[in-house]
Amino acid sequence: MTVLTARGLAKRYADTPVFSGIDLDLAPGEVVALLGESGSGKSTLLNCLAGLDEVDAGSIKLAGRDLRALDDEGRSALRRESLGFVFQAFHLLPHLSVADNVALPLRLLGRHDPDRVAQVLDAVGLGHLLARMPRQLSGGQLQRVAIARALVHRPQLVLADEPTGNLDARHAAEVLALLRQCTHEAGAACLLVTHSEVAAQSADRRLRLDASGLHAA
Ligand SMILES: Nc1ncnc2c1ncn2[C@@H]1O[C@H](COP(=O)(O)OP(=O)(O)OP(=O)(O)O)[C@@H](O)[C@H]1O
Repeated sequence: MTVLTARGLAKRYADTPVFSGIDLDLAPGEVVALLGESGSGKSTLLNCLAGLDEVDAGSIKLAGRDLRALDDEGRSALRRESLGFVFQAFHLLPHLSVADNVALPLRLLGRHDPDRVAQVLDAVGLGHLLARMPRQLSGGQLQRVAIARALVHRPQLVLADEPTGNLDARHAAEVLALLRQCTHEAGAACLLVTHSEVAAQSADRRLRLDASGLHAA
């Protein structure tokens, strides 16, 4: 039983191969660090696993569904239900408060649960900033809002692209502990792109992406 199973993934941009022959299994409750040099294709792989970008070959099974067999609407529905994504650039909506940004994944699923929104914001240490607007937050606080938003709907898979990149050591450790706790508790899987050795060591296992593929690190 896996949350995500990928086989033989290959991706190229025009004449530039990014990766090929990628196999990946993510089990419920595990945090896996994805390492690799800048430009090795980590963000591209995350986007492909999320169905935000298309692979050229291979298969991706997410939460029991064949991602590549779905149309755009089916992929969006699967993403809304099963996926939490922490983007490098946060992607918070500037005209919505912190609480409304975090509530967004629930709203898209037709759910209204302010208690859950307050709970995840408390968990990332921002329970006192619910009414703030994104422009009134520091980079580290924005990152924690983005993480709360990725976790609020209890997704089966959390994809996190450098989630501690803007945080000081203390907040980074808190965020990693939170990702680990939520992942383990919810039986979700978390794939964590990171350049940080500390973040990598906090994961249950480590994988490295390079020109020859994906390997245990
Ligand atoms: N939309 C695109 N069109 C063409 N090439 C792209 C596109 N997006 C990424 N690339 C190229 O694909 C390769 C992989 O990029 P990607 O951003 O996935 O790497 P990364 O490992 O996440 O890097 P970093 O650690 O610096 O974030 C790079 O050579 C990049 O220039």
